[in-house]
Amino acid sequence: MKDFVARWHLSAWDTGLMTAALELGSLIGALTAGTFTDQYSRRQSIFAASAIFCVGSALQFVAQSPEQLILGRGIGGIGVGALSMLSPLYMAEISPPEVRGSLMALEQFAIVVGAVLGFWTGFFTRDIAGSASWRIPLGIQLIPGILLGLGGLALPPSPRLLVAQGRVDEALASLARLRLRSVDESATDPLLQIELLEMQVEATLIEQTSSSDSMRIAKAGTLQAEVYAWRRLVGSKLLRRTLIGVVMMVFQQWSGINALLYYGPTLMHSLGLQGDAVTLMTAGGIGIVQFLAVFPAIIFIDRLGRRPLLRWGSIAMALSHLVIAVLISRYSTEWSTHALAAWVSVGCVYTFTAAYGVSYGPIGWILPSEVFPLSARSKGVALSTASNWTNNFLIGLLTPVFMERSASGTFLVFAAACFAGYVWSTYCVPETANVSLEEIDAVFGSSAGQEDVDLKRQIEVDLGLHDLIQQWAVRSNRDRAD
Ligand SMILES: O[C@H]1[C@H](O)[C@@H](O)[C@H](O)[C@@H](O)[C@H]1O
Repeated sequence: MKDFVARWHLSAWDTGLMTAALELGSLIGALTAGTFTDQYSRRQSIFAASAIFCVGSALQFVAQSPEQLILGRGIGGIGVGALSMLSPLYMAEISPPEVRGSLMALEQFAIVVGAVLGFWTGFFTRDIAGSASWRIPLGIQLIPGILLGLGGLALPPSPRLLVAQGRVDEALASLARLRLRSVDESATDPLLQIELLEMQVEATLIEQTSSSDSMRIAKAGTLQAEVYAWRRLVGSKLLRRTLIGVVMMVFQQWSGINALLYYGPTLMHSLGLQGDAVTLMTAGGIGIVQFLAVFPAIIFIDRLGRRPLLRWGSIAMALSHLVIAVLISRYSTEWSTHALAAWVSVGCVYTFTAAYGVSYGPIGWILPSEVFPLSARSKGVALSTASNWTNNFLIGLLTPVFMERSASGTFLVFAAACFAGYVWSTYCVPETANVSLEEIDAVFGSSAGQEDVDLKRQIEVDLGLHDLIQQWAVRSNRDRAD
């Protein structure tokens, strides 16, 4: 890393640009993917985003100037942003409801594994002579990028998207593959048929309810249709869900996790810890605690539900920040004679991270993908992801400014945000655990009004869903009696 610093003599502006380029690129990538993904398959979109990410990583790897590095980070960021909305979207669409939360928490698992590997790669390569000290960590990014791009092509297509495109046979084949059933079984398996019919009911409902409004007038794929689709997110039917997705990410970021990750070493200094290795190891420890915390999240997210985890997580996070703020304000000028207070603060940083890691970390990626109906899901998730990157950017920009003014005040800001998160998750967030994506409307007391409920029931009858459920219930009662 000494080579990196010595080679380019970066100004504060360059450093800021280098950080911001990735976040700005990600913001653009998330919104662009939200615009295009419904026209292609999720797999094609994941492949394209991975390819863009690889181009950006390659540029960073061979960079000969700060400008090239910044460009590489911007392009790589577009891929990162697109993938950060495509992955939860795809995972929500292929998961069975009863384990959807656990499966989607694997996204957070992948994020923190990546962060931990990235951190420690940088840590261990920092003393290598010459530019290899920074080219190696930048080049290693290509490996997961290539694996994801190629692996993505082998993924089963999203059955929900296929149903929406009217390709029901292909949807059934993909669903069978996802639920580990053979083609023969898929034709007779009642559970598979019910799942498919539920998807068809939702698709038909969307088509029929949109027939009266401007969605039909604007032809799919045109600019007018795009504008309409984005505007729908803030219309009366979807506004509450849009707010849940966007605000979820506001609270995830304002919990302060990235302030700890980006400025961990500086922060540990302000807590009186000395020495490069100690501070780096402590900041690296935050990544490891996040990693360990994903496991209880995977186990409990469907059993306990999203809301209890968010509520208890907020309280533990707010209290941890509060204790740190008090300790800093009392002892920051005399840490050396109050080692215990310093270590309690470090303990609170880890307690915060553990609480975040089982709650706002994974649920931030889960909830936005669950709350939207299929017709608005890709754009809703894209907007929520854009909120993640915007707030991430703001935290990176503002934390040093806050810290310079008052370190304890900075922790108070995060404590207040976590407390607000508690109030929000208690009063505004519906429970989505164990509810199929098609039943989410009911959770929100929508689809606005009795008319749609009646229409939905009629479509269910027309498509034979009620008959199928009845037959299945009779058959399973008979099996049990035998
Ligand atoms: O869920 C992730 C994760 O917790 C990361 O550590 C953090 O850097 C991201 O901003 C967040 O979205």
